[in-house]
Amino acid sequence: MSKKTTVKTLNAISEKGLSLLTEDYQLDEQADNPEGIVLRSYNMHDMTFPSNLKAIARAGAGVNNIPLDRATEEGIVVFNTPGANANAVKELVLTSLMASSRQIFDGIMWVKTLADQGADVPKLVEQGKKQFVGKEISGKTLGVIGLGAIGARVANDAVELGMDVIGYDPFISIDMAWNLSRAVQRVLDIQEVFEKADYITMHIPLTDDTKEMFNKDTFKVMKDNVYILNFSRGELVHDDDMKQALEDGVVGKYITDFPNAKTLTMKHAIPIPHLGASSEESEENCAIMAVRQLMDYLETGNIKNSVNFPDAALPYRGHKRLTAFHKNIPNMVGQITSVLSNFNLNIADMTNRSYKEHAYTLIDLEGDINDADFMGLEDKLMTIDGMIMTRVIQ
Ligand SMILES: NC(=O)C1=CN([C@@H]2O[C@H](COP(=O)(O)OP(=O)(O)OC[C@H]3O[C@@H](n4cnc5c(N)ncnc54)[C@H](O)[C@@H]3O)[C@@H](O)[C@H]2O)C=CC1
Ligand SMILES: O=C(O)C(=O)COP(=O)(O)O
Repeated sequence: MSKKTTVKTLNAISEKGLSLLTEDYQLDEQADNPEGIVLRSYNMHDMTFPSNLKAIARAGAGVNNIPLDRATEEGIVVFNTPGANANAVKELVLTSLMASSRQIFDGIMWVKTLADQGADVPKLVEQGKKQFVGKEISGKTLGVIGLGAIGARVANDAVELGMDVIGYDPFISIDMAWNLSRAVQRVLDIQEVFEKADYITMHIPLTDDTKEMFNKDTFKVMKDNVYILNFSRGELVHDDDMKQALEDGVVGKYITDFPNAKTLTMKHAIPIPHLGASSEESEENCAIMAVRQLMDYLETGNIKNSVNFPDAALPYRGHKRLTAFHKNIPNMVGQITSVLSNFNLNIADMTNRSYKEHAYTLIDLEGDINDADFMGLEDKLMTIDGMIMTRVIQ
């Protein structure tokens, strides 16, 4: 790379990750036209993508804060960091599960109200503690919805804590299925989770399909006094229905990592200020993974852990490389190679991978090639019907 590549951050990103950027990069929080963006939960939906932007790296799991369709249409790769914050979230889920079950949060709030009682505090504590008799989780049923990086860890550890665990995930990956404890009972119908669980924890992405999947119809099926843990996204729950279910005692407690004006005033809601991924270790893991993936793409065109492009890689041997992102339709590769042969360029290696309606082609070009050999190449490739983005890496 001759000129420095600009990377902009939209949230505070761990220095452990940012320090991986070499001298070929400049980190500029004020940059108007960066090639790469690294962010956490910053909402990008109202943002116009800068014209130079090639890649967005989400240091974390959820990508509902990024307009994925628009990024795809503009040929911008979006990465996330699968699993990098899963242990942090799992630990907070289990902490909250046990602490809420033992009425710890309510107990702490109450005991603080005794601050002006002087020498009577110990006596008042002993008298008042009967209000906060909790339940042990051992022997109870935990329903886990979504058995991905977080859900599978929660399920496995809950088994170790003596819980009966039922899990629901119709799209579970083979890796996650292998990692799941055999004691976790997988069910094919989510209703079974709703009917049987004493505690339900959700670990699924927010999508059009999952939005408000916790609502009055689903609460109706649940056991009375069920505890619901939401460390995924606030919009998975219909707030007004939750408020009613808490008031009616259908839901005993709602532990949410995504408070809003409504949840903050709900009786028996336990709001946590989105701390699931906020551990030093998780912030470092996510930042390191995000920055590595971003640099690899900007420098070599190789893609790992994208949520809108296919994974694709060719070992980078210093050849001049062409990358192309295009519609996944017949004869794209044929048309690309035909343009290359018109430019007298010979292919050393190539790969073409598809993901849904799009495909990505990486081509290494053979021989001693000058900049002049590329003149007009990208413009010509962009005239191919269905071509979205091309890039020459030299
Ligand atoms: N509170 C926090 O700070 C954090 C929150 N999250 C949230 O948790 C979610 C899950 O994170 P990971 O486990 O890392 O993601 P993941 O991608 O490893 O797992 C998600 C799982 O949900 C499953 N799934 C999708 N739709 C489903 C449905 N309708 N019913 C049941 N299962 C379904 C998928 O098959 C997948 O196995 C993220 O999308 C994000 O919204 C993630 C990290 C931190
Ligand atoms: O990774 C996720 O999906 C999270 O919700 C974590 O968000 P954060 O990086 O803590 O703003």
